[in-house]
Amino acid sequence: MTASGTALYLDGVSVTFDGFKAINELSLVLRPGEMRAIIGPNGAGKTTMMDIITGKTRPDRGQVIFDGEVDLTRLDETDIARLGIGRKFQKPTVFETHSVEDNILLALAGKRGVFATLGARLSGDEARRVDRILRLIRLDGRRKEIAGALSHGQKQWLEIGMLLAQNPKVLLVDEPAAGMTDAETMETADLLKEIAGEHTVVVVEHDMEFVRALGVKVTVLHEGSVLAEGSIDHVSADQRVIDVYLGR
Ligand SMILES: Nc1ncnc2c1ncn2[C@@H]1O[C@H](COP(=O)(O)OP(=O)(O)OP(=O)(O)O)[C@@H](O)[C@H]1O
Repeated sequence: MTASGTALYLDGVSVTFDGFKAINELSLVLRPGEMRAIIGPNGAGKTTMMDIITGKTRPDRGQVIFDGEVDLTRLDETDIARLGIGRKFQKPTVFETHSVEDNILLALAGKRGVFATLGARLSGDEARRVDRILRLIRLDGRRKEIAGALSHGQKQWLEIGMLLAQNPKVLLVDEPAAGMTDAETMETADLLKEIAGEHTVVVVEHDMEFVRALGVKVTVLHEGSVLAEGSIDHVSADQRVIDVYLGR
């Protein structure tokens, strides 16, 4: 297998912290537009894997290739973000005192700068993009309200919308369903399914109902390596996965 034609390609990646192998010969390949769910027990290396992809942590060895050809291990976090790898952390960070719509506009701003953006006239294309994002994140009807008034789940959606405004090729999403109501959780699965295809999506999650609702290939990490990979039914039936994770 080569990196050619892949969105993300990790091969033989290892990283050691103070003699402890947090990531151990990890290999992971995503096709463009694919969505992948990553599960595994606490300490399995899920966060460290995302830190490696985004350039926060440098691996000791192994290949990390983006878009079939870009060696991410040579780039820093800013370069990697600029290339089109967006990350959503667990806790939502939106501009609470700004409107929902302005949050999207601020994220869209990019090079134009924040002050030039609010109150500036949008081009037809930009306005259509904002509308599309607001509909996608289920906040079209609340666009004029301040973000601080949204529920926790809606803030998570808004932050996903802010990432989308930057049009990343790859989106890394850390435990989006944590703290959400059951209805919000299922809505989030639908939302991410709508995003995949146009974007490559990696979702780290502990909520198995949510992972099932995503209906995508699942990678189970354990002690820094891939323990199992396949459909949710396939990995759920794997005795090793039950022993280290699901059965606990
Ligand atoms: N900067 C660091 N220095 C030392 N050890 C670290 C560092 N970052 C992570 N680790 C260790 O590496 C291992 C993998 O941690 P990581 O956070 O990637 O796991 P995780 O799968 O994301 O777990 P969780 O589900 O709890 O978020 C853990 O044992 C952790 O303590």
